[in-house]
Amino acid sequence: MNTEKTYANQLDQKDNLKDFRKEFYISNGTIYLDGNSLGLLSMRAEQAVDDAVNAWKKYAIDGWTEGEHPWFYLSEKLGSMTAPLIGAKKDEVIVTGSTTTNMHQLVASFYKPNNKKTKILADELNFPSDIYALKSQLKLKGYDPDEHLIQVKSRNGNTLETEDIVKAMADDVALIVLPGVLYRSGQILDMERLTKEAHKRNITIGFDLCHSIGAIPHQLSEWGVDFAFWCTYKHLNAGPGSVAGLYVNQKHFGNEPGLAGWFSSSKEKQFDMEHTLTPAEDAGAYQIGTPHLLSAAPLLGSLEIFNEAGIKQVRQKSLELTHYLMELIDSELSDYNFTVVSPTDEVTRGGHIFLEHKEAARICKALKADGIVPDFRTPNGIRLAPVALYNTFEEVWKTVHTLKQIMKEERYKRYENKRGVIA
Ligand SMILES: Cc1ncc(COP(=O)(O)O)c(C=O)c1O
Ligand SMILES: Nc1ccccc1C(=O)C[C@H](N)C(=O)O
Repeated sequence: MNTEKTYANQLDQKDNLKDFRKEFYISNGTIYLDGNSLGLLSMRAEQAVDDAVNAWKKYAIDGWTEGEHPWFYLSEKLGSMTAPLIGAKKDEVIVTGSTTTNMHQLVASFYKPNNKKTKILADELNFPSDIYALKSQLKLKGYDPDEHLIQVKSRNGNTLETEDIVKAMADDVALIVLPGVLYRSGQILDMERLTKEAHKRNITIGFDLCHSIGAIPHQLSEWGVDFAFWCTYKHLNAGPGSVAGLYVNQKHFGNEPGLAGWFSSSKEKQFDMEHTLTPAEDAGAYQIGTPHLLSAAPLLGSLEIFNEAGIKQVRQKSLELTHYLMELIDSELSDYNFTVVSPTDEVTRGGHIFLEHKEAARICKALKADGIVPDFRTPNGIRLAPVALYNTFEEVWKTVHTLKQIMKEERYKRYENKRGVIA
């Protein structure tokens, strides 16, 4: 491979998404590779927040129905703008809640244990919040999580085998919840095949798309996935605590949500103030209360960027960035005991790379001191996400070369090999 910096510069010149980088706030002298934890602020997202504040200033209560983006319809509007990113119909998507609360809502709605089927199938590599939520939902229904939550094991500690998941789809499984992309290794699960296999066995299936939305294309409607949920602060760049999203396949429309509130109502009926809920006829039924407008507003700007860039082009560049990163790691860092545990193929490699090293915590600190922002995941992982909309090939080149210097000069030894509060 060509390891010269000039090669990175050539790749940047050919990059047809390169103009989007100018729209993001990138701190001087830093290389930000943590967009899979918190994406960067764009000028359009910032403008959308300003506009939302101004609408409040100008319209007060009338902002619900007036102005450019009336608040009463904003969750639905943002849902339709999100739909192309996940291959869903517009009314199958709603922007609401947070990842974990949406998951609670969907499990409360779709987990319907009966005499024969009582178990929930998940995996042992998922993000803790999902597992906590599943255990608490089981307890609410009177089941012991130790018996009723099945977590598919990983053979190597980093990835999952489709066959192992399919094998675990036993007759007593009522519901399956899995990540679309694993938060550590970045492996993409075969959502299409898993959905097909689950449905053959009469099992409902949903996916956590936190690490896949905005990084890879999806075809949820075509695959027949029952439900999905995600956050918007990672690849979607909507800011810390931004409002999340959920998808419900249209075949489930017309059902009552497990956790109801007045924003579950059909829009026409909501202000009739009846004590009998008439749920919305679409994914809107899975909303609960008043939307967090100021935390939803940035999505207006950031989704506009995605709709201009196109998720296929984003994926293409992301694959090129991660490929380049892995090749450089291979050729430049072979003396330093790093292991790339992310899949290397284009079918199952997501938007970030997970590097293991026994000194990972302090290597991350040394990188940060040099202006490079990765994140550390305990006990020994360095996550690197070169993001298509704002990272460059030159930044990838500089990252690997800085890492090489840090290892060669043993500069990581200046730090304690212990994580900070978050990373
Ligand atoms: C896969 C996954 N699920 C759930 C969460 C938790 O989401 P939230 O804290 O937004 O509810 C995260 C990240 O925080 C995540 O990466
Ligand atoms: N929501 C957060 C709040 C604070 C700090 C990090 C997060 C993350 O999102 C972490 C991410 N889910 C991860 O895959 O590690």
